[in-house]
Amino acid sequence: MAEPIILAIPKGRILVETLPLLAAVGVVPEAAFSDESSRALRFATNRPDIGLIRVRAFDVATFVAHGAAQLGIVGSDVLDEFDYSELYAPVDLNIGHCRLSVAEPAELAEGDDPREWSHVRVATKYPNLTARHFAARGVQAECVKLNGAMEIAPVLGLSSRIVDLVSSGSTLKANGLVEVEVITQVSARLIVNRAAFKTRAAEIVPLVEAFRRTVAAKTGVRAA
Ligand SMILES: Nc1ncnc2c1ncn2[C@@H]1O[C@H](COP(=O)(O)OP(=O)(O)OP(=O)(O)O)[C@@H](O)[C@H]1O
Ligand SMILES: O=P(O)(O)OC[C@H]1O[C@H](OP(=O)(O)OP(=O)(O)O)[C@H](O)[C@@H]1O
Repeated sequence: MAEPIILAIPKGRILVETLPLLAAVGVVPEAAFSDESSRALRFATNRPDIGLIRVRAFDVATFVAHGAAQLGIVGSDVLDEFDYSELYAPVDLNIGHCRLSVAEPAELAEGDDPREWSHVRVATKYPNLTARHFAARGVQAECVKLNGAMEIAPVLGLSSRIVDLVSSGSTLKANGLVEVEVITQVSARLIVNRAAFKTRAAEIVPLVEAFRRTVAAKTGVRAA
């Protein structure tokens, strides 16, 4: 039998929303997959032709772009940050909804107008996306790369502004920050390695179609 198709799934928030989606597609992981304390990284499923790996959100795109996994589930924030030409993102999974925004301390926001900035220093996990966004309107962005806890940067003087994901807004609020500009809306996507999509089409196309149908059924939209 051919090697199983590997589907890369991110740890963290998207994992919780991914499990029901996978079940609806007919892929049921072995029990250890949902056990956060399990140290395993690779998991079998009820389908002998499909295996799963559980990796960090940013690494899902890297594994799939390099063909180490054939498919993956990842936020559009990660896709926009890396802009990998090897990735095809055929299905918006309608999970992991949030937005990427610029935020700053509430006191600074009073009387501040982002449209008047010519230079901005931000702490962010998304330096490429941020620089591109500001460059498009002639603003020079100086990015300090962090991997988490961006919201603490302004109060400690690392940068007065941040670019980070916002959903309920409670993390910003808890740290005295307010959203001053939305850069982009985010949702999770099914991604496919372009080369694998051609060489293993017989296995991958039905899976992509199963995801497409499942999402369409959940959202009440007819599959195209
Ligand atoms: N507040 C949120 N609401 C909805 N979706 C989110 C939210 N925060 C992040 N996401 C989505 O989930 C993905 C993973 O985010 P998460 O915060 O779980 O990763 P992380 O913990 O920062 O990653 P890492 O594994 O590198 O530590 C993001 O890329 C984004 O698409
Ligand atoms: O607007 P909210 O609903 O408060 O969500 C926003 C938070 O969610 C994400 O972090 P997450 O909690 O996933 O953990 P992380 O800091 O480890 O990335 C993001 O980085 C924000 O900190």
